Amino acid sequence: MASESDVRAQLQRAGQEHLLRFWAELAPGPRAALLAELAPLEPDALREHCRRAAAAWARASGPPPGLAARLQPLPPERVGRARLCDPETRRRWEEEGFRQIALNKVAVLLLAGGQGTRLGVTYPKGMYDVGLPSQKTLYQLQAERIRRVEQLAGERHGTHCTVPWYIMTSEFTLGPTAKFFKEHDFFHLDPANVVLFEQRMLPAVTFEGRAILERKDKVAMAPDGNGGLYCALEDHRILQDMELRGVEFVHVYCVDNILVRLADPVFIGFCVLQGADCGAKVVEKAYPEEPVGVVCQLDGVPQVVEYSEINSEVAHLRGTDGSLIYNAGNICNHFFTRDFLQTITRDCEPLLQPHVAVKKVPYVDEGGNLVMPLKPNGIKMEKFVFDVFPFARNFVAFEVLREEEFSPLKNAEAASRDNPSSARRALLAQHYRWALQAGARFLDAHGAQLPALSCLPPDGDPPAICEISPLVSYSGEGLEMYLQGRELQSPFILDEEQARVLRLLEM
Ligand SMILES: CC(=O)N[C@H]1[C@@H](OP(=O)(O)O)O[C@H](CO)[C@@H](O)[C@@H]1O
Repeated sequence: MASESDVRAQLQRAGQEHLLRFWAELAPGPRAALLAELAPLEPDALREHCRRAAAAWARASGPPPGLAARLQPLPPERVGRARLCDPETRRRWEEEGFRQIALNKVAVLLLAGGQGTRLGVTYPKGMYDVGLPSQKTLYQLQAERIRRVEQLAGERHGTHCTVPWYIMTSEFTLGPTAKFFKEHDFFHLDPANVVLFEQRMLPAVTFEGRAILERKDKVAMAPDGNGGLYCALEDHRILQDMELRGVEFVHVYCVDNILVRLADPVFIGFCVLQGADCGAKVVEKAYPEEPVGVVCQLDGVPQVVEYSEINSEVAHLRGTDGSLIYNAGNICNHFFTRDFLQTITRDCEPLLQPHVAVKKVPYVDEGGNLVMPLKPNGIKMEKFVFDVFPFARNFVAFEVLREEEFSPLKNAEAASRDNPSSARRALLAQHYRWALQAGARFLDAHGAQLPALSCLPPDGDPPAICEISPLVSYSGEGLEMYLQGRELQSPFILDEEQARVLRLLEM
C-alpha cells in the first residue's frame, strides 16, 4: 500500500494537498481508506483534470457560439426508417440481423454506471420495478429479451447461439448489480456470458479547481460519464474478450428504456447491410424541449448535440411542413463494429472532450462539518458515449417508432414525464396492441367486452391490462397461436406457463 508521504508528494505535484487536511484527526481505518482512494490518482492527470474542469466551467455558459449556423439535419441517405420502408426491405434487415446473431457475432453492452439521482433511488436503476403485474425489473426484462432473441435466431438457423451481455457498472452500481444477478440466478442466462466491468471515477471539483472532500476521509468521486466506456473497455480488456468470442457487432444501450430491444435484429441487420461502423437509433422528438440529444451534423460531420448544449431557438426551428428541423431524438441505442471500438480505444479516446455538469456536491468545510449545498458548487466532468460518432467512416441513423421502442425511466413519480407510471403504461399499451393485433379481445372482471382501441392516446391507460413475457414474444411476433380469437379477462399475463396452457387448449 502507498504510504502517506508518497501520497502527499503526489498530491503536492497535483496541487491538491488539501485532500489530506484532516489526516491528523483520522483513525487508522479511515486513513487507509483515504490512501487507497488517493493512491491511484496519477498526479499529472489529477492536476490536468482539476484545471480543465475549472477552465471548462468558466467557458461553459450555454451552447457554443454560432451553433445554429454550423448545424444541419442528417442527410436522408444516412437515415433508415423502420416505419416507412416496404415490408420486404424490413424483412431483409431482420433476416441479416438474425443471421449475424446466429453466427454469434452480436453482443449487447449495457451502460449502467449511473447513480439514478433523478429517479431518486440509491440502488442501480436496472433493479427498479415500475409496478408491472409480473413485478419484473428492468434487468429482468432485458435478460429475457436476450434469451428470446437468442432463441429466435437459433430456431431460424438451427444453431445454439449466444448474445453475450456486457454490463458497464461504476463504483456505485457494481456491487449491488452483481449481487442482484446472483440472487436471481442470472435470470437463467449462463453467468459466463454476463460480463460485469467497472468504469472509472473522477473527483468532483470546485469552481476554483480544487477536488472536493465529501467526508474527512473521502473524496467526492463521480463516474466519468457513459463515454467512460472507452477507457473501461481498455482497462478491462473487454474488446479482447469480444474477439475471443468472435463478436463483431455491438449494440450499446442505456439501462432506463423499458422498451429497449436488445440486439434488435432489424437495427443490426440495417447497420450491417449499410456497411456502417457506427449507428444510432432515433425517434421523432416529442416536443422541442424534450431532454434527448439531437442526432445531426455539425460542420458536416454526424454527431449528437446533447439537450443540455443546444439552444432553445435551434430546438424550436421548424421546416415548411411544420415539423421540427432537429427532430432526430437520440435514444441511446448505438451500433458499433468491434473494429471501430478498437480504433476508438486505441487512437481517439484522448480526443474526446469532457462535458461539464454543475451539481450540488455535499462537502466538508474547513471546520470539518458536513455541508449540503443549496446551490450547485461542484463540477463533474463526463464524457459522452456518442462523442465518438465524428470518428466514424460510415455513420447511419435508424428511425424507429417511439411507442414501440422508447419510454425512458428518468424521473421519480412526481415528475410529469418519463417516470415509473409512464414507463409501465408504455409497456402495457404495447402489449395490449400486440394482443389485439394477434386477434384477442378483452373482457372486464364481469365478462363484459372491453373496447378494442388500436390507437391509444400517448399517455392514456389501455382499456385492458395485458403483460406479455419477453420469453414468449420479443417484438410482438408469434402471438396468434396463443391469442387468435380468444376472449381474455383483464388483467392477463401471458408468461411461458400461460402460453403452454393456451397451446394445449388449441390442440
Ligand atoms: C450522454 C448521453 O448518452 N445522453 C443521452 C441520455 O441522456 P441522459 O439524460 O444522460 O439519460 O439518454 C437520452 C435518451 O434517453 C439521450 O437522448 C441522451 O442524448
